[in-house]
Amino acid sequence: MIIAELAQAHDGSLGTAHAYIDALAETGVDAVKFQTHIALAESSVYEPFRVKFSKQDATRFDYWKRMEFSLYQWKELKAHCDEKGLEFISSPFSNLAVDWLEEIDVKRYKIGSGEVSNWLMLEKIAKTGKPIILSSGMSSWEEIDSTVNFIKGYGNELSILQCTTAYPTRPEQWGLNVIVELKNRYQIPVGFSDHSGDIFACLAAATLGAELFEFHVVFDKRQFGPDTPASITIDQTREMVKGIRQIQTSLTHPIYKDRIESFQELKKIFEKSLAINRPLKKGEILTSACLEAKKPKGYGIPAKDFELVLGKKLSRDLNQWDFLNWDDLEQG
Ligand SMILES: C=C(OP(=O)(O)O)C(=O)O
Repeated sequence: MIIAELAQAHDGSLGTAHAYIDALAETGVDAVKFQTHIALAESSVYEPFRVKFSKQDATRFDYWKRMEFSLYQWKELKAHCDEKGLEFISSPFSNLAVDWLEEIDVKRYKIGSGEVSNWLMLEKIAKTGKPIILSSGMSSWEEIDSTVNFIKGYGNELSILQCTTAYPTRPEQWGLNVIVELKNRYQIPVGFSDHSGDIFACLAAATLGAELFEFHVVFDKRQFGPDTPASITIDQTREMVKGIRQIQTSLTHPIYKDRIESFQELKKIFEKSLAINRPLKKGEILTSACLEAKKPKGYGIPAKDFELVLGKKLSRDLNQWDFLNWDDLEQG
């Protein structure tokens, strides 16, 4: 499942949010993801800024307020995704947001890294019985274990994402090793929530068997917004989706090196036969300095057997570039 995360890339503009849906529908992603922020329900004027990026928003609370859409607007965004054949996903940050997302009938829930310990909200989500994707950005194994067990207690379908909460993440922060550890530890589908700002981390995660991919998208890397440095563009999205799908096709079609029957005809073209690289007279002794290997296979002694002819005498004269066969050699 490939999820394009818009988060606040719309900067509070409903029109821009709709424009993203249209643009992402052309990229091959499975889902478009939003964040449903309701400032009064999830935050307070005491919340500090992660990055003070805007003079317009005096507080982080003011910023969240500016990022809000109404329930009606969320319904329209969901309808637009439905129309484009994209799943609408939105992570809630309050119980009220869960109520809204239930009202617009979302198919599944994504839990952002900051909500892993918000069991009040997790219980409400778990009780919907819907599938849950849990992120793990700032959590220890102990914290993830307890939240996974908490959700498992309700029986929801659960998948988990490796995520490092940094914007953007440097390669040494991607934590690709965790993908394999999560798989072994929980035996549930594992994915990668990417903040690298480029296409490589998700592609690498795909090779390690990640099954879900979430990454931030912006129209332009010069765009205003706290997540912009951690985001990729629409064109990069298209390219990355192609790469992820190809890697997954490859991983589901293993090649067995002991089953090479289909290459027999090609081997005849590519493999080589021994030849000599200068005119030689009957009786001359062969050394590797007078040998060459030429295409195709089957016109002389296989190149692989060159050691068997070293030190042997020629039974007749040969011209430069003639293939070398067993009857060109004196017996014994
Ligand atoms: C913050 C979120 O996710 P993550 O922690 O995976 O970046 C989110 O989904 O809203």
